[in-house]
Formats: sequence, C-alpha cells, structure tokens
Amino acid sequence: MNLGESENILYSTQTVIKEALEKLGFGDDMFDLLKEPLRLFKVRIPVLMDNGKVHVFTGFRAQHNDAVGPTKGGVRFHPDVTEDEVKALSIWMSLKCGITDIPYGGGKGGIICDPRKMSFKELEKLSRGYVRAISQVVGPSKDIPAPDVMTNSQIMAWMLDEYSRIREFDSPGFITGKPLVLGGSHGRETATAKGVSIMIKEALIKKEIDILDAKVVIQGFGNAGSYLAKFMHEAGAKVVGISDVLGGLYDPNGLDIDFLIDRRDSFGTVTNLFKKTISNQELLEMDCDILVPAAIENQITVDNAEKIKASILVEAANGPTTLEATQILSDRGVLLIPDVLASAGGVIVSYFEWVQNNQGYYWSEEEVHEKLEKIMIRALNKIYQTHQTRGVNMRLAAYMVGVRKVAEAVKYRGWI
Ligand SMILES: NC(=O)C1=CN([C@@H]2O[C@H](COP(=O)(O)OP(=O)(O)OC[C@H]3O[C@@H](n4cnc5c(N)ncnc54)[C@H](O)[C@@H]3O)[C@@H](O)[C@H]2O)C=CC1
Ligand SMILES: O=C(O)CCC(=O)C(=O)O
Repeated sequence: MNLGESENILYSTQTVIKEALEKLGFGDDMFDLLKEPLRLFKVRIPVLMDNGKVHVFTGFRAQHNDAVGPTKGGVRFHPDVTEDEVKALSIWMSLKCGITDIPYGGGKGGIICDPRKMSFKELEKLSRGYVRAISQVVGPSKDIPAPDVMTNSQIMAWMLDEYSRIREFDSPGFITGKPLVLGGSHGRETATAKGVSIMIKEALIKKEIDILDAKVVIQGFGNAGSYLAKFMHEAGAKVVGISDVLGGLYDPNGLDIDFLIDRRDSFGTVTNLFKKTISNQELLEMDCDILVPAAIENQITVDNAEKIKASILVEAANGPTTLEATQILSDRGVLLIPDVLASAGGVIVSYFEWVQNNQGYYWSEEEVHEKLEKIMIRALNKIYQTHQTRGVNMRLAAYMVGVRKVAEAVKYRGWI
C-alpha cells in the first residue's frame, strides 16, 4: 500500500458517507451522527483454557444506527479485530440494509482471538462468555448477531443457547445463521455466495460475456468463497483461481472445484495440500474476466489496481478495495459491484430467518432463493441507475442508495 493511501477502513467509509450525504443534500449534522456508531461496547471475556490458565479475551459490539429498526450484523473471530474495524463493519451493515430495503440498522461484533489455535471447548466457552457480556444490549428486537469470518452455525447455536438460558425462554430470533434444527433458514449458509453469484450473472449480462466463456478468480475459500466457486462451476463458468490465507492455486484450464471443496478444512484452508502455489497478491493479478475478493480488507490498492486483468470485480468480502483503487478501476472501465451490495445476500437471508422465527412458519429453499434474487436484482438496478444518472462510481452510488434510508428515518424521528 502506498504512503497516504486510506488503509483505515473507518476513515475510508466516513469519506464516502460524507460525499454521499452531500450529494443527497443532507447537512453536516447528519454526517456527524452517521460517521460513528451510536453505541460501541467493549467487553472483557475470561475463559478457562484447556491448559488450566485463564485467558481474558477482548470483544466488541457496535450498533451503528437503529432509526430504521433493530441493529443487525455478524460477529467475527479473528486475531486482527480492532475497534475501528468493527465500527466500519457496523456502518456497512446499515448501508447493506438500506440498499436492500430490509427493516434493520447496522450492527457488528468481533472478538480478538484465533479460533484456529483453540479447542472446541474453548470456543464454546468464549462464545457463551461473549453473549453473557453483551446480553443486556442485544435481543430479537434490539440487536441480532449472525456469523462472519471464522464463526459458523455451531457458534451461533452456543450463543443462542446461552442467551435463552439467561432470558429463561427459547429465543430463536435473537441470532441468525443457526443450524436448521434450531430454527435456522434454508439457504442461509450459502446465502452470501448465492447473492454474489446473482450479481455476477447480472454483471456478465451488462458486459455481454457468456457465462460459459467466463473465467473466475476467487480470493478466499471459506463460507463465501468456496460456495461461490461451487455455484460458478455449476453454472458453467471456469474457476481458474482460488486462494486461502496460505496462498493461491491457478490453472487456466479450470480447477477441480469438487475436490477442493471436499478437502478444505472448516476454516477454508486447502492450498496446504499442494506443492505448487502462488501468492495471494499474484492471484489477484492473474488472467480472468471476473475477480472476487472473498477474504479480508485492503487487498486491492494503488499497488495492484492497474494490474488487475478482470473486467468485472465483485466484492464478496467487506472492504477489499481501497478508495484510491476504486477510482483507478472505475476510470479503467472495470464494472465494480461494491461490497455493500455484493455481499448483502447473507443479511437478506438472515432477515428471512428472523421473519420465519417470528412467525413460526418455515419456507422452502426455493422460496428463499426466489425472494433473495428479487431483492438483489432490484438493489443492483437502483444502484446502477444512480451510477449512470448521477455520474458517480458504483461505490458512491451504493452509499447514496444505502445511506438515504437511514438519514430519512433519522429525520422522521426528529433526531436531526
Ligand atoms: N459469512 C457471511 O455470511 C458473510 C461474509 N462476508 C464477508 O466475506 C469475507 C469472507 O467471510 P467468510 O467466507 O465468512 O469467512 P471464512 O472465515 O469462512 O473464510 C475466510 C477465507 O479467507 C481466507 N483468508 C483469511 N485471511 C486471508 C488473507 N490474509 N489472504 C487471503 N485469504 C485469507 C481464509 O483462509 C478462508 O479461506 C469477509 O470479508 C466477510 O466479512 C460478508 C457478508 C456475509
Ligand atoms: O447475516 C447477517 O445478519 C450479517 C452478515 C454480515 O455480518 C455481513 O453482511 O457482513
């Protein structure tokens, strides 16, 4: 990353929020409110580790804005979690919910930890401890957690169980991304990837590329990346590159996706099984039509934006492209489907899960997919139209669509 490039994702987000609010005609007071979460909780979670010693973990929960409805967003377990990251992620959740027109505000949580180095028992204690620490400020009509990086349906189940014990009643609507038998929704596990695949198909139409001729590179082979590889492969595209935290694989003739999915571990690691790998940075610059960052932040920067070969960039990860790189790609005519739109499939199906929990009536997978597709395409069309009519790049267009709903709700409530 170049000196001066905005690698702080909170600062970058605030920069685009400010621009979006200005373009929509809202004043500085609105920016002042929306640039930070309304509430940020920092908690300390003591866990008795398997070695008999207590380790005290630090966790966060940010509630960006609840003018539209209860706050909603995932919980990430990762050694690099920071307060600023959780804040930015909660703002992005507000934007995702605004863009897709679902009745939530944005929230997000994180715990500084490395689940790859923890036992099942330790992870259970940590998950339960986190819920005990935040139980007063979350709930089915307050703030609803979900999975994110290195958290999954098992962790959601432990969190649900702990919350239900504290409240003394079963409360499935407290959390989404649960196992099916505990009130989870069909299609939630694959929802983020499904949403991304819907966006890719629409982007291919706009670029007049036949999916059967399309070459795809995906960075990250976890929940989002591996299911996306499966969907793209099934749709007839050639998945030529994938990667995980350890490195990447590239084959211009297409990779054996079924084999890779079969062999990946629960953290989305598979390249350790191969002798010939490339680096993640090399992967991003390989020849392809569609590039999908589906891992972590700040992967596409001024250092590599000029070298990206793809004509379509679909951001499954949150915050993979810096603002400077966004402008370079936009100037080069790359069609960028920004994170706050492309990765919204997860929260949309989480919303469906919560609706199903509230009504006690459950939908089929087909019903979920049909509704998901409708919302994603409607959101894309709105943003694409804003991009064209207002002459702004796709990221700014998405922010304008997303922040408008939050700002209007704030105005109606008389907060500003
Ligand atoms: N799981 C969900 O429902 C949603 C996830 N997202 C976003 O998608 C991205 C991926 O999330 P998940 O697939 O859930 O996480 P995951 O934990 O299941 O998988 C992450 C993948 O990225 C790889 N990775 C980690 N660090 C890396 C690095 N430095 N370089 C390259 N690869 C690296 C891991 O090896 C793994 O393959 C994140 O940005 C997350 O916020 C967005 C919306 C919803
Ligand atoms: O499913 C959800 O509620 C939130 C998913 C999430 O954390 C995200 O979209 O970044």
